[in-house]
Amino acid sequence: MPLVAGFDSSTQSCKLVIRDAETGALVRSGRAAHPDGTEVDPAAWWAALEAAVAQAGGLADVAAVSVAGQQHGMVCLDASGEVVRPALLWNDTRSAGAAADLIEEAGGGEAGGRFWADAVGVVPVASSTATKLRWLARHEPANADRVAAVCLPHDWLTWRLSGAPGLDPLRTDRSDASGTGYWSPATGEYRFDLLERAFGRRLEVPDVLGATQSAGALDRAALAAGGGADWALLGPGAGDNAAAAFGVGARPGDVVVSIGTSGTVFSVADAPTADPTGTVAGFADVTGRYLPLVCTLNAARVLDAAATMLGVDLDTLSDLALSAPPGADGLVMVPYLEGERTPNRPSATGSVHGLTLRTSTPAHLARAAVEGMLCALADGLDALTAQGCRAERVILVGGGARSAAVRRIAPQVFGRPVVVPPPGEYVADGAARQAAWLALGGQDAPDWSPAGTQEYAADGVAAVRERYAAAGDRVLDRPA
Ligand SMILES: Nc1ncnc2c1ncn2[C@@H]1O[C@H](COP(=O)(O)OP(=O)(O)O)[C@@H](O)[C@H]1O
Ligand SMILES: O=C(CO)[C@@H](O)[C@H](O)COP(=O)(O)O
Repeated sequence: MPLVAGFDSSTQSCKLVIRDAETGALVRSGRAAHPDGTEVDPAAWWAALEAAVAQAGGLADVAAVSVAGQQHGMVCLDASGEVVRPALLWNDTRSAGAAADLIEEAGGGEAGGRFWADAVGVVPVASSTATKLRWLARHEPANADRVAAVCLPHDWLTWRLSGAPGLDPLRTDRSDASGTGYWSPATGEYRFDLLERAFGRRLEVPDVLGATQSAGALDRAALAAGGGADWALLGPGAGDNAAAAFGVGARPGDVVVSIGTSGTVFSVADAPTADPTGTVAGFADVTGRYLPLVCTLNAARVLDAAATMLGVDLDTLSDLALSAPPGADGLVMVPYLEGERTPNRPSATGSVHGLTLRTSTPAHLARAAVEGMLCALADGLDALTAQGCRAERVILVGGGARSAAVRRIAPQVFGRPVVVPPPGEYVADGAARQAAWLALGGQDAPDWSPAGTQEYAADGVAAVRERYAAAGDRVLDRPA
């Protein structure tokens, strides 16, 4: 019975699951925290991965390993493979000006958006790797001069697991390549002209592997803690959202709403999308299909922040939110705590509207936090369906889905039922399922559909979104 391992190197932590390749049964797991901040030394991801491996009792008995990770983060390597500077993460907004410049240089406004959407399926925003490269070239020329290769968090970890043998064997997959801004899901090829346009010169980039192509072998000596396997295959890995879609077994017609550090709404599609407004990013999925996706910068941490403000834990926050009426008697939270990506407001701050003596209670604030976060995701769901994506089933995953208030309020805000698989690490599961496909071979991936999915239904409450829409634009920017 071969075992396989899947990692989720996400914004806040590294999670590892070790599963039976054939049945998908969970055998062992581990996790370790990542440091806070929007720029992180990749060495910290490696340390967390090693700690997760040690906690899970090592990888000595696994036949294949895949790594999924937070998308877009810019990992720059010099000619000897050393990291040039800490990685800028997907939620680092300093490259917002670079994004605006890249759109302007392509014709500006709708024409600029159309150019990028047609070329690579995405319109530059601060999250995109291409805009981070432009920022580096303009703001840190000495560091930029040293860069020989650029890759993404999951590419770098896969490369380290293979023993980091020089720049040539950097590998990635379609899903993560599609978030760079210089790889086209529609053609399956790099746009080196756009990489050069962003950075000023060409760089080495990872080879883009198909779903069942191996990224080499796990290096026995690569892992100090926990021990390496005698011989294990490395999978191509994936961006975390694509891995979640694969882990939860999403099919065309399903929309997945993931409430992690980021909020994402995405579906598996048979054809690529090209939204010139940039609201829907036209990513690729793990299997050879496509993954149109809307991403917000503010999701589960809105709940963390609300709990901190109220001095309660997350379960109490949930109880409080459920004790207030739908719409919180008109109290609205616009949760742009880290700026926002959708809508594109990188400098915005959050705000609370509708304070009265009646609404000045912990319960109202808790409810407004949950509803505000969900309204932003409901806008994403609308944008996705406007692009022609079907939403026959809405699947709720991510750390935020552990909140009873989120599960029960989501159908009211979305105006449709949601299904919630049992709490789990679906990104790591997607990576493990990819590793199992590699280990077992075959035309199709093994069927690991999660059992015990629950449906939550409620009447939609239109007033919640109407009031949120009225408040949405009235926010302050960060002080200069
Ligand atoms: N019971 C809960 N209620 C609300 N939020 C929760 C709960 N459990 C975990 N979370 C939140 O989920 C987030 C982590 O989710 P996760 O999907 O692992 O994020 P990421 O993959 O981006 O690191 C944290 O911000 C955490 O506070
Ligand atoms: O930028 C995106 C998607 O485009 C984010 O979804 C990141 O991939 C981070 O994911 P989490 O750590 O929140 O899972």
